[in-house]
Amino acid sequence: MPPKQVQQLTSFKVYIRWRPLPDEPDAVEITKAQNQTGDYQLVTISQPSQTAGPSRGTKPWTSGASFTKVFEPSDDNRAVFENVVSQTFPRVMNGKICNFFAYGHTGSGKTHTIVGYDHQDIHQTGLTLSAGKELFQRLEELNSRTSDDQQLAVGLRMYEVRKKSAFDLLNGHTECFVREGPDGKTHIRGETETLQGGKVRVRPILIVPCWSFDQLRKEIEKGLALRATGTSTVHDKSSRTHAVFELEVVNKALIEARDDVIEKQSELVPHGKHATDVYLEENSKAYIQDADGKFMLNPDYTINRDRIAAAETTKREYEERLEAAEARVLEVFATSQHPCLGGKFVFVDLAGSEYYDQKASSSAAGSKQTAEERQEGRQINSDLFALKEVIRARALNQSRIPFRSSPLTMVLREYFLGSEDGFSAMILTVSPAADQYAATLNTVKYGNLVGIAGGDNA
Ligand SMILES: Nc1ncnc2c1ncn2[C@@H]1O[C@H](COP(=O)(O)OP(=O)(O)OP(=O)(O)O)[C@@H](O)[C@H]1O
Repeated sequence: MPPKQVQQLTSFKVYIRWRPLPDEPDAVEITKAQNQTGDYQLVTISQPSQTAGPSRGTKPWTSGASFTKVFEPSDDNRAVFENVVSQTFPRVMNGKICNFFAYGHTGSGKTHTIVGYDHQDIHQTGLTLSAGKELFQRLEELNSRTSDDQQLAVGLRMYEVRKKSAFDLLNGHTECFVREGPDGKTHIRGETETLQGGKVRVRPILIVPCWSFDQLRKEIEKGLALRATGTSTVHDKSSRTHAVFELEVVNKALIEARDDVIEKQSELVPHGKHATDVYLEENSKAYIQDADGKFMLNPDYTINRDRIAAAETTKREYEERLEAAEARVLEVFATSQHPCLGGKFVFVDLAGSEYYDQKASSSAAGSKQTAEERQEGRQINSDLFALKEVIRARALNQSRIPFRSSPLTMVLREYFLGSEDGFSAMILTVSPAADQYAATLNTVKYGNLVGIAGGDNA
């Protein structure tokens, strides 16, 4: 991790993106207005006037001045990229982290926005590929005047958060565990592998270095093929997981230094275990139990303190090797010719906010869901609730933000805290379909809260 990171919350900008609905006569009525300073937009939404049933005549709802921009259904992915992501390049090229979350009802266009379904047409590619393309253009320009050993590439990490685990989409969908480390940071690590010589390796989510845009696109497509989809209450290609795409500026020295940290961690494990075993063995021989089960010193054994000290010394040597490897990572940042090293785009395609709901599950579409899908749906809803609580705690300026309340918020913690001068944006994807009115209202209300909490309009 770059040394310049500090524990500081980034500000949030919120955008609304209405998806098109060409053949829908009964669309939600939307009006938008500008606040007095002209920096923010507010929206008023209401049911179509001819709506039948109990919600007929519901009063229009007006948001606060929370939204940086409201996109029209006719705005394509390119327009969203140019308005939301383009302006953040100077930050990433200066080593900062910029995050983009898509939040919305199932089928409202989150995957369409973040990943896109057409990876060739520049107007249709999602934000991740468009950012990758422009990032390569900038890196190629820098590489043309950079020595061979400092050439820059894009390090891709791609994983999905499902139930309590993360699954590495670039490493055969390996299950990884989300834990808080002794350093208070979230670590996402795979199963423990036992290697030759007693070495034990625990791999973090893989970073694949990509040296060209073509390679990046192919890696993303390979990863997407492993992404879990299911049947939501709205459509059959629903994402059942929250997917995270990270594009980080890396170079060979950084990749090697980080690999060396993993290697040194693996080497330390057997020596750490040996030191503990020796200590326990010596101490267990030094005490015996009397007839009442009480422990007393064993008169026939003297603790071999030299043996304990020798094992501790060897362990310390390996700890120092690890510390030296970690220091080398920091040194790579400190000596980099380019401030963009470690700069990162993070795109998050959140699972559908209404993936499962009680009412919909009894409908024809809802009944297509399996019991497992319904259980996943409950986890998704609880993740998204936890996310809401994190944002609310932040709005209230609470000193304790409940990041630990769900695997999703634990994973997002590093991005939320971000780097100094980082940037976060939430794109609310919404449908103007009349039968989606309740879900749309929910999404916009949620975004209203985020916008009020996070923007400088607060
Ligand atoms: N703005 C848009 N323009 C054109 N097509 C869109 C737009 N938004 C969504 N679609 C289309 O609607 C369908 C559903 O969209 P998408 O898969 O992105 O929904 P989602 O919000 O990711 O749903 P889920 O949460 O269930 O995964 C796709 O076929 C997608 O191409």
